[in-house]
Amino acid sequence: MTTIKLSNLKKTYGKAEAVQPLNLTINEGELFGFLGPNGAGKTTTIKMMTGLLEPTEGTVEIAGVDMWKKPLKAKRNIAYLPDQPNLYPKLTGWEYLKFIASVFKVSEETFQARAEKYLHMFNLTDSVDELLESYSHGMKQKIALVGALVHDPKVIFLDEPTVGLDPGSARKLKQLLRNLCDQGTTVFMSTHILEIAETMCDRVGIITEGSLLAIGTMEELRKQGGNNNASLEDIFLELTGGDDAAELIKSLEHEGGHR
Ligand SMILES: Nc1ncnc2c1ncn2[C@@H]1O[C@H](COP(=O)(O)OP(=O)(O)OP(=O)(O)O)[C@@H](O)[C@H]1O
Repeated sequence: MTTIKLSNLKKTYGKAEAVQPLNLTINEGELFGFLGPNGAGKTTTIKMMTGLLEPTEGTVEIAGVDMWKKPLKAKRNIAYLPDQPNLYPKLTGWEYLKFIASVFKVSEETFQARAEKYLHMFNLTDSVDELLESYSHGMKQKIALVGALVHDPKVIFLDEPTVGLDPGSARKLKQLLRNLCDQGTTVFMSTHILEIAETMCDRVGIITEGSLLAIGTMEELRKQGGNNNASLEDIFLELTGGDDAAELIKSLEHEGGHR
């Protein structure tokens, strides 16, 4: 079943085409990786998909509901974890989570159980009564993630979710996302890290300069590239050829450090 459908989705700023007409469908339970270098159009696309930035043209449907025609209904089904979470500094972690739960009308009992489970998972239990302004960047990301999960969304959008997390938390997040997808949640995740796209995602879409260069499972991408043992890096080069692709690969980060 299709959970996310983008039809001719486009964003221009003046004459600059940040996102060129994009057509894409993502199925229920899929973990989709949106891979591209800085400035490729990943955040712009996610903001249009989550109802934060109005498309210049085209539509976004979430579980059959048009994000821009019926925003409240569409947003009920989603959670969005931005790359820089903007949290209320004067709330404690727990107050923040309670606020999210009240907006999404989660019952008290369900909220308590879910919040405690995820706080424990990300080692935040001891900090939950402290003000968010005292949290480190990584802690802010993690509490925003817990907030995204307390209402059990059908679709989760994450923008560069592992950036800023310590390796242990990043590993837990990857495992958690895989488990959620296996249970039917759909995840749309942007990344500029090749290994994340290659090892975690069911399908990968490669975006550069606002347009989708290639899309498919690793196996499909390998076939397109004509090499069954190819890595995502090889595929990039084979699909596109030339110096541009080599430059692009250089601009993508590898996990565990920059090239
Ligand atoms: N408000 C804006 N006004 C003008 N141009 C913009 C605006 N927001 C984004 N852009 C441009 O749109 C293009 C895509 O930007 P976007 O932030 O979507 O890229 P990205 O793939 O998310 O990059 P990063 O990995 O650095 O976050 C860039 O060329 C950027 O300069």
